[in-house]
Amino acid sequence: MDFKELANKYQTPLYVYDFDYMAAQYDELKSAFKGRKSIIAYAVKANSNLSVVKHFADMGSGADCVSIGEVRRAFLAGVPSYKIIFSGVGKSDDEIREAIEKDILYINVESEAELGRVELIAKELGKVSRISIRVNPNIDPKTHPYISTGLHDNKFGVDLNSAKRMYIKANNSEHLDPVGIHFHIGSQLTELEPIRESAEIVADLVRSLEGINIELKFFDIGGGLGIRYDNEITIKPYDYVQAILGTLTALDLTILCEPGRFLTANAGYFISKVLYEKQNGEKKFVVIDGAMNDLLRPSLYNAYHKIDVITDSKEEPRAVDIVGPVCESGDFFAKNYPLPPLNHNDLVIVNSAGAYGFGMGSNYNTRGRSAEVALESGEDRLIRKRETFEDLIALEQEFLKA
Ligand SMILES: Cc1ncc(COP(=O)(O)O)c(C=O)c1O
Ligand SMILES: N[C@@H](CCCC[NH3+])C(=O)O
Repeated sequence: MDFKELANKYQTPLYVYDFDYMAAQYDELKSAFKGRKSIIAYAVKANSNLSVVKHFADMGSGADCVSIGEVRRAFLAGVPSYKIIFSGVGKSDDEIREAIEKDILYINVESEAELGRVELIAKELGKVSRISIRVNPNIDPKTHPYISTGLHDNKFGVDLNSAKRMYIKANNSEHLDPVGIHFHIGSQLTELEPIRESAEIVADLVRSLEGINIELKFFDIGGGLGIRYDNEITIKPYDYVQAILGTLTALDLTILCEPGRFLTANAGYFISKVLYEKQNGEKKFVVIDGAMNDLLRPSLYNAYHKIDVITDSKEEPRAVDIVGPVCESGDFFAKNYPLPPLNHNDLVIVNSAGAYGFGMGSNYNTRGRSAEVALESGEDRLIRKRETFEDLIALEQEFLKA
């Protein structure tokens, strides 16, 4: 990848995504499901650029969405309605209505109260809403607490007893059709056992539902497959699928899986330019033109991202903090990172930036978000323009009083 040329052509800060790498990840996971009825529903939140979603849709992927905005993105990108699912603990009435009208595969319901709203809205529309229920198996996923979702302490899903009650209610309703069951215990999972254990708990519930003649079609195992940011030992897709299959004996269900990070993270690079170096006492800083508003993960989770530099400097590395221009001490990409002395306009490349990078960006400090570029079969192309100052003020300007 010629980062220098890309930086010259598109300016910095810049996100670049290797579409061939994304395709290879998708293929690897898909082939692990070979011989089984399965749908990979790409988790749009990981990287919701329309061209990225379309790239997966073109390979046959569905879409896991967490807002009606993401559902609309999935439709625009060509994902068929019967491969779109909609999760989230706080769906509004309008969102539920639109999802039912759009006839997506199912709404993944996360509380008893929500089930009531879905039923009511389906009734108003004179329709039947297909649903799944997100089960919270109360399993520790052994990941960062901010991205753990499968413990009762987390807001996601419902406990087993509530789930069973909700299936019975849905089964007795003229306006609900329970077709699926779902769990997602967290993100950046590097241990298989918590996933297997959760699958077992949820599969047991499916069996007990069969005992009362509630037959489901979809077993949705969520996303969460971890990737290598540093030197983590990650779960192999084949082992992952085998572990799930092991819990499904005698159950004939289509497996749905919702990977986000696994498909996109290591396809992405965030390219930024060195503005200055400075030193406060003993502390050395490299100030770059990208910031926490572009890539929040280090600030929010203290997440590690490997950094490379493109420089002529031949000097020995020393420990520096790599920081951006935003007015927060938390605006950093790495701390005490070994880098050689750098010059103005040298490039700093933040790796593993394809998931939860651009999407978690903001306009804090009135900074326009960076451009996004796809690389595919040796060609580069713009997939999102750099935001201008005019874009940032567009929704306010008309209200400016004279
Ligand atoms: C319901 C659901 N599915 C899928 C994902 C995608 O997760 P990941 O990017 O870790 O694969 C998430 C995010 O954690 C999620 O909340
Ligand atoms: N935003 C998180 C992942 C959250 C997954 C969504 N449930 C991250 O950057 O690692």
